[in-house]
Amino acid sequence: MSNRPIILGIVGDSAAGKTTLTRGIAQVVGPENVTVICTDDYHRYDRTQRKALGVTALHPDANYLDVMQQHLTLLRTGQPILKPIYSHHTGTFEPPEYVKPNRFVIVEGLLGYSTRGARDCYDVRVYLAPPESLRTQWKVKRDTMKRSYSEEDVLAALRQREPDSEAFIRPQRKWADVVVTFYPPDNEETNSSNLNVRLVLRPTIPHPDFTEILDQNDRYPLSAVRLGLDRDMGKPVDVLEIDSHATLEQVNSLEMMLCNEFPHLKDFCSVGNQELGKLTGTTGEILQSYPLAITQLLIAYHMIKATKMVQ
Ligand SMILES: Nc1ncnc2c1ncn2[C@@H]1O[C@H](COP(=O)(O)OP(=O)(O)O)[C@@H](O)[C@H]1O
Ligand SMILES: O=C(COP(=O)(O)O)[C@H](O)[C@H](O)COP(=O)(O)O
Repeated sequence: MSNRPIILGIVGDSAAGKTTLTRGIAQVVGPENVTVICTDDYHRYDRTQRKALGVTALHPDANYLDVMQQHLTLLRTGQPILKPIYSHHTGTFEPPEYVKPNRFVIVEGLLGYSTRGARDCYDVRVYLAPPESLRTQWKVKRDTMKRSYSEEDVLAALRQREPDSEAFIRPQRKWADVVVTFYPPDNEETNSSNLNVRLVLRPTIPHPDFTEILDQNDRYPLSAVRLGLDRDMGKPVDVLEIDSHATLEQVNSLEMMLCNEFPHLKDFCSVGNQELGKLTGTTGEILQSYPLAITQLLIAYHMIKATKMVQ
């Protein structure tokens, strides 16, 4: 196949924001062009079996990672798979579904980077790393509202899972091209739309040219958009930070740096795209976040760039 599908990985712990970011990126590149695979479908045991065995869904042995890897290999070459389905509603498995990959495949889940063979399947690898306090808040909210758990159940599950999070989930950060951390500004109460973002950009893929920001940083060191050098897991990285109070002008100029390289991406820039950075708040209200909009655009940039490399 000359135009094989582009595979984007979005990995992170439970309630780190994988589904939210996946939906946002699909919106940017067009949902009709995207196939979403959630690797929770490769759980080896159902909820009752896990409880009886005393294992968590985060342990590699509690998942068919070999089958997940086979399926990623097939999708990468444009071939269909017969994918299992795990229902978070019932905690059991449903009949498998036939899935044919679209132009873009987003693979989101807990253990997507845990084997070498799986890691080699992605064109772009993202890891979501919100502070644990924010993830706890998100998990409690999501699991009590959408998955019928009580707050005590969720907090107990987080405690039970912590050793596996430490051993198997968080170490996968090192395989990501981009590490995304949404975090609340100091001394401000967290709400869905006021989060800052810190984007760790590893030199494993070529990032857009942000040198203009470096020049601006010299003049305005406290700017709401900053680019700097740092180390992540011991390795040198670039870090792009966008504060929630960034102005429309700052965000537009950042978008132009991204969108100018690909005429195709211009259609998605927020000047003409009201969907970018949209979020549903706690009471169902629609909010817009600039840090989220830039994160979605940066990842869409990498997906579109990858299509140019496989042509
Ligand atoms: N970028 C974000 N900004 C604000 N809230 C978010 C963001 N990402 C996730 N959330 C909140 O966290 C909850 C869990 O996110 P979700 O995307 O379902 O996580 P995951 O798919 O990793 O389990 C969501 O229901 C939402 O309330
Ligand atoms: O941690 C997750 C992954 O989902 P997500 O990343 O969306 O939180 C789920 O808890 C497991 O799939 C187990 O499911 P259950 O809670 O049904 O036992």
